Amino acid sequence: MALLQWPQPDESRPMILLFPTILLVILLNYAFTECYRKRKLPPGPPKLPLVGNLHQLGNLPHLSLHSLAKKYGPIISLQLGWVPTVVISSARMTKEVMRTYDLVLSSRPRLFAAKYIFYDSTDIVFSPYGAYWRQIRKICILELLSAKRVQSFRPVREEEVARMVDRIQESSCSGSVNLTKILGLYANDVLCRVAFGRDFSGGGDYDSLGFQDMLQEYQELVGGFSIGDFFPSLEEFIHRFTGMTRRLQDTSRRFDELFDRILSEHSNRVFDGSRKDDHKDLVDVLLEIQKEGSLAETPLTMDNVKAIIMDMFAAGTDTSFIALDWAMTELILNRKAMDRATNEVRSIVGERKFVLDTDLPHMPYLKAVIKEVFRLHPPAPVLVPRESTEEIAVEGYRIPAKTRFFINAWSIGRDPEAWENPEEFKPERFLDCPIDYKGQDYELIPFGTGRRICPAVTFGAATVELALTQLLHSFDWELPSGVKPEDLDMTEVFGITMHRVEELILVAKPRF
Ligand code: HEM
Repeated sequence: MALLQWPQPDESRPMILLFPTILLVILLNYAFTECYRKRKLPPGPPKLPLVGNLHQLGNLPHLSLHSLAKKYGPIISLQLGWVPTVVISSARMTKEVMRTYDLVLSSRPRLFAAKYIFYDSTDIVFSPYGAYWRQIRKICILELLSAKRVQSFRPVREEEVARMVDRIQESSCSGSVNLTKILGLYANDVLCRVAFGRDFSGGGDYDSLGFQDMLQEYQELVGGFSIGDFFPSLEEFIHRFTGMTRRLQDTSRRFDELFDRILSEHSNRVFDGSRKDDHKDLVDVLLEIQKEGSLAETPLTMDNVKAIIMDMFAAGTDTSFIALDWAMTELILNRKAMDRATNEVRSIVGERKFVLDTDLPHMPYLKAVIKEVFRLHPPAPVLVPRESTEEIAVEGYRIPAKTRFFINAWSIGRDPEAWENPEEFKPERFLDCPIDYKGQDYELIPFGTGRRICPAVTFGAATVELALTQLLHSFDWELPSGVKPEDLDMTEVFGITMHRVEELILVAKPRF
């Protein structure tokens, strides 16, 4: 998740009006950095020395934080506006901190955009630690994303993979294929069908509400932490002045209308008992829990249900699509790995046109490719921020309560203490190596770790694995003629999750 978003001009607020706000923010930032530096603490261990403030962050915070970590070490302290912040950048330090302080670091800071988009932060991702979060997390683990439920969505994944193959085949007639676009549709459609029982890419009545535009707007609004998040008592003023509040209100109202429609459609279905358990989508399950009051100490409100649904595709679409996009980018740049993975897939699937879930356990190299992609390109490079609920001590330094914590998974994947030749794309490193991404091995934490680890590791991995295997089985892939590997721009877009700025355009030669 990205860290910083400066105010952007919009039609109603000319650029010139933004300058005083930005100037004010810069002055306040310096003033508070100085206050923090000079603040006297009661006797005890020293504070972690400050090594920077908002200005150090730049456009791609995971990269700036990585450079700071190389200079100052695996745990650094920054004063971001009014918010004391700690960044952890190595596997060893993550282990030291998370093994001891997972509980203390299990809360999230309150973010302005989450108040609007996630119904006053009552979703799972942004909800602060406490009884309510424990309750909805339990629902998520036991009901929404349980192994049984993920298994029941297998036909959806398989149908959507087949649709993805059709789309590629159609586009390949005209020469090259915009794979980024097709992978984005695949990830969106899987999630929408799993959550709502239908997709949105085919048009239809929901499109009249502008679903695709809303998703785009959502990405921009929650895409970077806005600058106001670092000045909590001025956030209303800063966001109102920059036009962010109006955009948030507008987008959340449109999502709310859409959810009302989806929920009323589902209510009818659930209450007449016409759905079998393995045909239920996530909205059906949530409505049942809400109606019966099962698993919930405090009954869920309709807004709570909407917040959880919002989480599902907010957390679940971009992440899977980004992993797939990076996987194909790395494979096209690393021909040997592409050939080895392709040979493995084809030797297991044979002449069958479609890959089955049951083929996947027999493909160790493909799994190694996915781990290597997660190591070098964790879709949310600095995970999702945590906030400490008590003072803690790390390496003899004291870190006060209410400090914001970022774990730079991107840096950890390149940590030379943990990885040999970390910059090299080498899936072989995972063959005969027990390291996995399920949160126990701190060298590889694309899904996070501890109590707040992503509850959808199995679902996310299944969505990525099946699609990647099918891409390699159904097509031979090449760069368009005249494009050399070094021409690919690897720059990432600043956002909630990070994909490449450039779309991946490839030539796909169908095998069937
Ligand atoms: C490749 C796919 C995915 C990746 C890499 C990923 C990554 C992450 C990360 C890094 C976090 C923060 C963990 C932390 O703070 O330690 C997270 C949280 C979360 N993810 Fe995922 N995710 C993926 C797919 C999904 C999917 C498909 C869903 C839902 C359908 C989902 C739902 C959530 C939720 C609800 C949380 C919040 C957990 C909490 O705060 O208790 N994720 N994910």
